[in-house]
Amino acid sequence: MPKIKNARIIVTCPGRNFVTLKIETDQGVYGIGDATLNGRELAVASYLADHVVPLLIGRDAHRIEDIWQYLYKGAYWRRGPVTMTAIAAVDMALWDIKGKVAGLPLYQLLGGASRDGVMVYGHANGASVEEAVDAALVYQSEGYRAIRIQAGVPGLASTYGVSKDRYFYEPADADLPSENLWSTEKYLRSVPALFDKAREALGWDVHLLHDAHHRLTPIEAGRLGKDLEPYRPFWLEDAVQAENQDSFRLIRQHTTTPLAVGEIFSSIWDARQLIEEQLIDYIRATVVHAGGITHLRRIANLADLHNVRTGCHGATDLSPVAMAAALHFDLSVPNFGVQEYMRHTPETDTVFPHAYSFDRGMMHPGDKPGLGVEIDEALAAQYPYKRAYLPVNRLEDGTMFSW
Ligand SMILES: O=C(O)[C@@H](O)[C@@H](O)[C@H](O)[C@H](O)CO
Ligand SMILES: [Mg+2]
Repeated sequence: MPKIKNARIIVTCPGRNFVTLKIETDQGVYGIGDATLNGRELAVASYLADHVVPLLIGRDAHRIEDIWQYLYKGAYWRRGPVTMTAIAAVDMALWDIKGKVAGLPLYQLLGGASRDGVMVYGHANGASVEEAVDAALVYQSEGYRAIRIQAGVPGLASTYGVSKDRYFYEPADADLPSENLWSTEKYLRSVPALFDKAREALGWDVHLLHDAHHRLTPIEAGRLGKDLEPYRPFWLEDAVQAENQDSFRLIRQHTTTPLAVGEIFSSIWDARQLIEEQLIDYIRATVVHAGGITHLRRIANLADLHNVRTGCHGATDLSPVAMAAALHFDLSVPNFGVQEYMRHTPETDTVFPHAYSFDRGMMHPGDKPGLGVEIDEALAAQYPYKRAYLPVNRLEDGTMFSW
């Protein structure tokens, strides 16, 4: 059996920061895992280097579950984004090793393919409704079957999800947090018009998604969900901040618009009530922030019992290593819904060569053993860490709010 002889943390910044764990075994086989936590990258790098790596040396790399339990229960201070992102990186790297030793792509170890390909959604956005719809038409022309659509809000200088670039949306844009201003009233007035124009231009054979990014109250979410019902959204994401899982009952009382939540969840406990009471339709937890393949499978299995499907987060701040692992998971999981796919920049793709591919709205992880992704360490070293924070958000009267 392959014993862990070394583990290293590689921090690189090809346009944005990524943290990668590389576990090496005494048989020469190595595996990699994404450990990127946007805006808090060095916290995870230190958690791994200073507190986890010493515990891995000498262990049997095949004992993925035992190592997962050891790092989860053995930490005493359980859960949270830093801990679960670190555990996720170890988990991904160990599944990568297991696939390489078995000579099988990861999805084959997870039960094999449950579908021919993975439906992904792209991010159409624009400063105006017209610009956003034009961007959506480009995605539709490229064969995307699902498109997230976000537009600027009249009267607000900036709005979540609207970037200067059509494809590459990177919110961690400054050495110290940039401050945005927000008005829910102005936002709520603008979204129905966006969907009306989008349906008029794109028709009904494409799924339209929208992200409210944690900013509404439950009754405001009910109002927006109801206003959007005529346009049949695929989902309304992060309608409210999700610490209070009970609050989704109020949204459900007012609208049939499907709800998605969970990209900031780090364990099954953040979603248990939402899933068991069917308060949501899609769970967005990811392989990199929710404990890796091992834990995400548990979340998906619970979701499967309650008619909830997966819709994993896949923004640019999840590295190609996470995207590769997610696509293996997506190809196999029975209750798959959709996978977010925010393209990485060419610089990032060069640092992380990968086997996964995109073709007319569908992706496939490829059939290389393990995850099918590498990190070019020499190239990674040319992009030193550059501190960057996510923005913060205030109401127009200055009150601190959710970004
Ligand atoms: O749904 C999404 O992709 C967003 O919520 C993300 O862009 C999110 O804002 C970033 O991943 C935060 O780092
Ligand atoms: Mg989101």
